[in-house]
Amino acid sequence: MTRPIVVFDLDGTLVDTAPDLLDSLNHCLVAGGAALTDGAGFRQFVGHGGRVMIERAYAAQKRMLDPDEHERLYTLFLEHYGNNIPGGSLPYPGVPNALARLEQAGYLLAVCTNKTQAFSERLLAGVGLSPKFAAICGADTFAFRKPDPRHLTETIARAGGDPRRAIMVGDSQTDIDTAKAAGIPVVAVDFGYTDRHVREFEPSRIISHFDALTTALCEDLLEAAQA
Ligand SMILES: O=C(O)COP(=O)(O)O
Ligand SMILES: [Mg+2]
Repeated sequence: MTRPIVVFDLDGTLVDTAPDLLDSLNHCLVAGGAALTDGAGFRQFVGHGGRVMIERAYAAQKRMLDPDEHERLYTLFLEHYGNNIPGGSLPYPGVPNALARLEQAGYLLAVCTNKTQAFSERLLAGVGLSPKFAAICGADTFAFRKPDPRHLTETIARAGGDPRRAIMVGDSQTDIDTAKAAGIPVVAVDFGYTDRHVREFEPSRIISHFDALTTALCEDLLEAAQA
């Protein structure tokens, strides 16, 4: 039988990247003559990749952003962020143990993120986690990205998994909507980047620490999904 799989979101789920993303966002806001964003603002802008983050920061300031300027700022964002990876970003507490525990129990592991694939690979390599993953798929890996459920199902396919024996773990409405649209159970972490509490998006389970991502929890979710 195909091995079961757990697919993780990256920013705000596996790795705490907020300070680095915020630095890079502010770098391009300054370059565009806009006001700086703080941590609270950032939570409302993240989740759909860098381009959308810039667009939302501008919209929040009621500033116009024409397409050429948007592209210029996005390029600056990518340069700044890319030059700093992994910066001060670190895995959340319990992540290495949780990955090791699931791997030992026979689970395939993968990442499905709206960060670009190259940055995701570099970040995960930089924090020493990349060998754990059978697939790392970013916003630009396919012609679609979260919340399109195919981003998740194609990640599962690339990792050699089966969507009927899969679980998603994420921190945002985007992740929860994606998993639900794919018919896949979703565990939400409550420490990531969302301006509304994850319970409002009705995930299958909520955890506050990776120690709670046990094989028993995963088995329960897989069984319930089969029923
Ligand atoms: O970079 C983003 O906006 C979101 O990235 P994530 O999908 O890993 O949370
Ligand atoms: Mg996230």
